Amino acid sequence: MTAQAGSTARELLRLGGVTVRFGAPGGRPALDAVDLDVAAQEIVCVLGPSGSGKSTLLRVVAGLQQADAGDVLLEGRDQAGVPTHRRGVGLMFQDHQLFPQRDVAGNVAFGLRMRRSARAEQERTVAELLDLVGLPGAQRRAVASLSGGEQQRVALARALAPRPRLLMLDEPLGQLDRGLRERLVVELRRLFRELGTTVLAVTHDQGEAFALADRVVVMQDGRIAQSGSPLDVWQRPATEFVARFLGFDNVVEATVQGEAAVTPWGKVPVPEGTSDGPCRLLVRPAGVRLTSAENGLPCTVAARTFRGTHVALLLQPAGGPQMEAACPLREAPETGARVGVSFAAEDVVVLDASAG
Ligand SMILES: Nc1ncnc2c1ncn2[C@@H]1O[C@H](COP(=O)(O)OP(=O)(O)OP(=O)(O)O)[C@@H](O)[C@H]1O
Repeated sequence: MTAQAGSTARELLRLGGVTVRFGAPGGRPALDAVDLDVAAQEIVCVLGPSGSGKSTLLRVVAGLQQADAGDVLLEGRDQAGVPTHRRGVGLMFQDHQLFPQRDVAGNVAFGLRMRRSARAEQERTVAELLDLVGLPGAQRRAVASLSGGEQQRVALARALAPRPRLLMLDEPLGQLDRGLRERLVVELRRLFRELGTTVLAVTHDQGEAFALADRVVVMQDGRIAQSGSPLDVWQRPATEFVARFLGFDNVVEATVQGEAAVTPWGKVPVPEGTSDGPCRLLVRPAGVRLTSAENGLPCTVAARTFRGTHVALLLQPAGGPQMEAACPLREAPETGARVGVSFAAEDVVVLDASAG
C-alpha cells in the first residue's frame, strides 16, 4: 500500500514505511518501516527508551533527517525535497536554545521576523502568546533573568508564533523539576486545545506522555510497539516490552484452559474470550488481591514501598517468581507478614507473543 492510499482530509501527518539507517546497510535501522498518522488537532506523544528512534522520527518529519525509504506527507503532500523552513512545522527541543542577547519579545518574534511580518502584527502576536503561556507583559525581560520554567514557556511561545500546522516537541519539559513539569503539562494540554494545535511530542517520561496525549505511541528498536489512547495502553499493554516499559513486572508463562490460566502462581482467571494455549500473562498490581493467609496463594511480604496513593508490596510465593501488589495505605501488611493472594480477571492481560 502506498502512503497516500486511504488518506483522509482530517489527517495532518502521515508517515508510510519510513526507514532511516545510520551506518552499515545490514545493521538495525534507527527507524524501521514506520507507519504513523496524526489527525488535525490531535496530540500524539511518542514514548520509548533511549535509542528507540523517537528523535529520529521527529527529525524526519521536520526535514532535518532524510529517510532512506518511505514517505512523509503533510496535509496529503509528499515532503520529499521540501526544506525544513517550508514545511510549516514548529520545533521545540529540550535545550530550548533561546537567544541570550535578545529579550523575551525578541525571542518570541523570531519566526515572525523571518517571515517579514509587519512590526505591529509581530507586537500583537507576541503580546497574545505571552498572555497565553502565562507570562503577560514579559516582553522586555532579559532571557537570563527567567527561571527554567519561564524560559520553557518563552521557547513554547516562540515555536507557536508562526502558527505552525504541526508543532513538534522533543522532551519539552525534560530539564524541569517534577512539580513544575506536572503543572506545565496540564497548562500545555489546555493551551493546545484552545489553539487547536496539532502536536507530535517525544518523551521518555511516561507520566508526561500520559498526561499530555490524546494518543500514546510506544517505540521499540525503531518500530511502533503499540499505539492507543493513554487509558488503552495503560490498561492493555500489547506486548511484554510495553508492559515492562510501563513498569509492570508481573509477567509469567501461562497456559490458558477455558476461564483460567495455569501459571507458576497457580490458576489465574483470564478475561472472557481468551483463546486456549500457551502465552505470556500480565497481572497488573491492582489485580493482585490480598486475602487471609489461609485462603488463596500463600505469600510472604518481601518488601513494601510507600507510593503516595498506595503501598506497593513485593510478595514472595512459596513457588514461582515474586509479584507486585498495589494495596490501599491503611490495609498494607508489614514486611514479613504472611498473606494469601487471589487474582482479579479484569487486571489480567494476555500479551502478544509475536512481539516484544
Ligand atoms: N546522526 C546519527 N548517526 C549515527 N547514529 C545515529 C544518529 N542519530 C541517531 N543514531 C542512532 O539511531 C538510533 C535512534 O536514535 P534516536 O536519537 O532517534 O533515539 P531516541 O529514542 O530519541 O533516544 P533518546 O531518548 O536517547 O534521545 C540510536 O541507536 C542512535 O544511536
